[in-house]
Amino acid sequence: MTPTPADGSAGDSTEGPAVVLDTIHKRYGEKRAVDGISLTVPRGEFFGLLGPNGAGKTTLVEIMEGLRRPDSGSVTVLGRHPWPRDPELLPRLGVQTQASAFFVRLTAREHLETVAALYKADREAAERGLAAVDLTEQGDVRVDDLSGGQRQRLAIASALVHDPELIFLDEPTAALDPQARRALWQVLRALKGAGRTIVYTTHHLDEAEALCDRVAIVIDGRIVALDTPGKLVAASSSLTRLVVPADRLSLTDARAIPGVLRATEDGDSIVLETEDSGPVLSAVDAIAGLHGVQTRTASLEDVYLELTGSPQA
Ligand SMILES: Nc1ncnc2c1ncn2[C@@H]1O[C@H](COP(=O)(O)OP(=O)(O)OP(=O)(O)O)[C@@H](O)[C@H]1O
Repeated sequence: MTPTPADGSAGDSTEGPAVVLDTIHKRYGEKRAVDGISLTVPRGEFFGLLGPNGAGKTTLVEIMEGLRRPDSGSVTVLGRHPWPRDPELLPRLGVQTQASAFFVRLTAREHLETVAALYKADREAAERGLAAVDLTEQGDVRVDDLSGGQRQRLAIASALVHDPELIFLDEPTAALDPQARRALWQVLRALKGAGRTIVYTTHHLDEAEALCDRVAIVIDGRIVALDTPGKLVAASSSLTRLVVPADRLSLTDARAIPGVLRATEDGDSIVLETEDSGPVLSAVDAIAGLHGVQTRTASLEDVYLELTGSPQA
């Protein structure tokens, strides 16, 4: 075993990967929340953690943040050990959780200035933070009076105000409307462009596909897939899905078409899966016409649903 230097560092803390997890286990009673996860996140990566409710994502992130101690395994974050709490490491991390704390009696601006002061960042940092999440206009509104989505954006600004190297975001777009969600994507892309490392938990598969360099899909405390979204999609299947209005094609007729591997009902549509879309499209055309027929290739959502066994949306 390599001895740990007296200052808590695990070696050079300005180079090397942002996060290294080696065979992490964490149980709550009989529940194995994290069951032997190993993972390396290089610096500058936008890394996504996906998985169903209760898969162990939050526990894993809390272990990286130094909020929880694993039962076994080793954790290195920016070259240091996050547990026990490391005062040198904390200012280098930005943490937004689903239950971020606020100074509720303050205005949004005062809240951010207070957070900035705690981190010894300047007042301008607070103003920049407000602007980054499009809250400048709400700067004088009390935190108490902000909408849920505005408060969520303030939580994100609070996590970024001290310009951290490594940022943990736990479902940051959960309460945002589509416009605010897209606006936040721009903020996140800019952070990545500035060389920050981001560990991102989300249930939005489109978001993971659009933002993340790599994603890990976690189920029951284990990583079941880890790669770039593109490679996960490419490796998963060469299936094309044809979506045909159900009033024009019956399930029986769909299943009888040569080349159709699977046909299922989905609301007002029949979904045909095939590896050879040309002849199947011709057959659909002959039976039902092509009006209203849509073609869909696989997405990260399909990979996710295949792996998690969830019903097709
Ligand atoms: N403090 C705790 N005490 C007991 N069990 C816990 C505790 N925290 C989490 N668990 C359990 O551990 C498992 C993993 O939970 P965790 O919150 O890490 O999952 P998650 O993937 O983040 O879920 P979600 O997507 O719902 O946030 C779940 O079965 C959960 O009920």
